[in-house]
Amino acid sequence: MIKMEGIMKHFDHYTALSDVSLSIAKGSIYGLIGSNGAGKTTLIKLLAGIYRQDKGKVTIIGQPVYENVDVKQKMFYIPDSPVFLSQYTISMMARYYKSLYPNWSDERFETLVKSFAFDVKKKLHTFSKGWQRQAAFILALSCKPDILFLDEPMDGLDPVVRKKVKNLLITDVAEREMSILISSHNLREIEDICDTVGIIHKGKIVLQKELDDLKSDIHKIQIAYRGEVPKDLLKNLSLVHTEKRGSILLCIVRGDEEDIFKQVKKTNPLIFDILPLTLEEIFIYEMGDIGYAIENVIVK
Ligand SMILES: Nc1ncnc2c1ncn2[C@@H]1O[C@H](COP(=O)(O)OP(=O)(O)OP(=O)(O)O)[C@@H](O)[C@H]1O
Repeated sequence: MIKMEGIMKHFDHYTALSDVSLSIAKGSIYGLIGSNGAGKTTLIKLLAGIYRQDKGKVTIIGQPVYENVDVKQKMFYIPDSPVFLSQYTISMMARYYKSLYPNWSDERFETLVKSFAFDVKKKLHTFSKGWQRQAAFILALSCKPDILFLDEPMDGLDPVVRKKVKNLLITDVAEREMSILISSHNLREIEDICDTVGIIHKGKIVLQKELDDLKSDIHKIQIAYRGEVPKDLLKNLSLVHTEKRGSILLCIVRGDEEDIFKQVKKTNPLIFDILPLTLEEIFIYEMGDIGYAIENVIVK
């Protein structure tokens, strides 16, 4: 559905993106995580056909994006600071988008305006940043795009509105199989809605995983024995990290949960628990494996 292959993007002598490849399936939500200046906006602008790449291929529904009106009518991009025509109200912007997007829905627009209790008579530039962002969401979702690009969309939204926006996005993905790329500098902010996460650092994608795969492949266990920890156990487990906390041994282990359970049970532990790992913890270990310290990559 959405594809980038071997993308390079330079600004003069500065390399903003280097050999970036990614693909996003129909009905999927891809979270692009990276710190300030990592290259998120540049990547999104290439996908949205605003920038042209220096090398590589960007395709959406099999077609190149740059200067392709057909493809652009199927996508909507909300930049990190939404821009509106300064004298326009949301109703005037709605008329404008209706003329551009064949899937525009008046009914959806009315419903969303009511649901956000949005003042349709007030000029958009007089709204606060958070309200302007809500206006952008109302307009974007009324266009009923197949693809939505969101650059740091939760900035400036209060927790109630964030939840509402996330629910609306998930509904559109479930009902219409819309595909979304959402960027953020904060993994925690978007982890609950993404099915795939890519981490970008200094213009390179350093890790890209489906969350289900990630979660099923790595586990945290705590074990305690009456005496010494059996040496066999440590040999048989694929250990990523171990830590002794008093008499408890805390291990991060790769592999199938059932196999790990069987291996540990064979050694008759006194205490044995498999504990959930947060997504952030998983990323810390995954990034450690490939030689990156996550603190250098993700701002919390
Ligand atoms: N038009 C431009 N001209 C020159 N350099 C640019 C331009 N746009 C981006 N850059 C540079 O490319 C790098 C990546 O910028 P980009 O805006 O894509 O990062 P980002 O991850 O979106 O950052 P932030 O989280 O701060 O918005 C930065 O070093 C930036 O200074």
